[in-house]
This record gives sequence, structure tokens and C-alpha cells, in this order.
Amino acid sequence: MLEANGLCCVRGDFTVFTDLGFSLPRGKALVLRGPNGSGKSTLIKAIAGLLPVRAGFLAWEGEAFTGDGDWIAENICYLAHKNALKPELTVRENIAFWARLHGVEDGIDGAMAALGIDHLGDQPARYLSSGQGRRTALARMVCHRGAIWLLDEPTVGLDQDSVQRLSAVMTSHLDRGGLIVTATHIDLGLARDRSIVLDLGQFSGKGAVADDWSLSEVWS
Ligand SMILES: Nc1ncnc2c1ncn2[C@@H]1O[C@H](COP(=O)(O)OP(=O)(O)OP(=O)(O)O)[C@@H](O)[C@H]1O
Repeated sequence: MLEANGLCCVRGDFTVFTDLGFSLPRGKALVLRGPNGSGKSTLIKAIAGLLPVRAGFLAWEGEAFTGDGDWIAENICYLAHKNALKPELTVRENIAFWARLHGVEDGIDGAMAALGIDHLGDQPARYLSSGQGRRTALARMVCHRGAIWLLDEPTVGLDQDSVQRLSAVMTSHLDRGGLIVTATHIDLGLARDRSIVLDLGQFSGKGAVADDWSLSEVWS
């Protein structure tokens, strides 16, 4: 269970959101919606430990986040707007590097097949198209053993087939007991009972609560 209670995040002198709360059980995705600038990336970065929280707290399995780097590396898989691939390494080498770092080394072939990039294994990352680069970053993510996936606009550059592959990969992660927080402007194709929508646009600066749970359900 990932929980946020009374969260307030500030960028510069701008309060992005205040009093934001949610409770996300394993097996579910929290889908962040809202217009540009409403705070989706800010919330994801705060969960990833990359931005300080001005007020409130985050908790995992009942324990408040401490910001410990080893814990974050082990439990949180963060995909930002940029793919962060090493351009001189091949697709396979990029994925293998990540898999060695995060502990799932036997999943490389399966991850490449799941994202439809098995034919690109020997291609240096600097020669990938935009969508191929994104698919490589997503395959790398599949090799992370962490339960918490943070995906900031994961579909950027993806064609329709790749979006379906991403949806399948996300569903598998949820089936394994993982959970996902993702910002997106498009429908990811997740089953309705697997996702909870949090619209930051309605609540930025005023407090935000997942729209299909009542307050008492969130905190009971
Ligand atoms: N370093 C910064 N200093 C000051 N304000 C910032 C900084 N970074 C972001 N902001 C502001 O914080 C607010 C939230 O930005 P954020 O990137 O979280 O929005 P978003 O919902 O992810 O937007 P988008 O849909 O465009 O990706 C915006 O108003 C933005 O201008």
C-alpha cells in the first residue's frame, strides 16, 4: 500500500498542490490527470524522492518514507520524460546494465519481446527512433524488481501497437502485486477495476483526493 496524507509540494515560490491524499493498494494504478502545469510530474518526483515535500507524508506498507537512497533504488522504478539511455551502448546493453543494477537479469529477453524490440538488440541507442528509444526505456523498466512503478507520460512517442504492449506490461506488473503511479494525457487501456483516477487539475493548490473514493474510504 502506497499512501499520501496532507501532501503539499512547492516549486520555487509556487504552491503546486496542498492537502493531497490517496491510498493505493498493490495491484492498482493511480492515473494522474490534469492540464499542463497541474502538478502531475511534481507528485511523481516527490514520490521518487527527487523533490522535498513541504507538508504531509508518504508511506509504504504503513511506514513513512525516509528518503533513504538504497530503499528508493530497490523499491521504486522511475521513468521520467527522458529515456536516460546510454547512447554508446546497444539496446541490449542498456537493458542489461539496468537489470544488473536492479536485480532481474534473467528477464532481459522477455522484456525486449514484450516491448517488440527483440530485433533491435545490437542497435546502439544513439541510432534509435524516438518511439524505439521509449520502448527500450520501458523494457528496461520491466527488469526492475521494485514494486512501485512511477511512469511520467510513458506513451510519449509510442505508436498504437506500443501503447497496447505498455498496457499489457503494466497489467502484468499489477498482477504480480506491484502498483503504478502514472501521468498521462491518453487512455492507457487499463481495465477500469485496475485503475484509480486522480485529477490534479480540479484540486491544484486546493487539495486533491482520488475521485472515486470517499475520504472515509481513503483513510479507513
Ligand atoms: N523548478 C521550478 N521552479 C518553479 N516552478 C516550477 C518548477 N518546475 C515546475 N514548476 C511549476 O510547477 C507546476 C507544476 O509543474 P508539473 O511539471 O508538475 O506539471 P504537470 O502537470 O506535470 O505538467 P505537464 O502536463 O505539462 O507535464 C507548474 O506550474 C510549473 O510551472
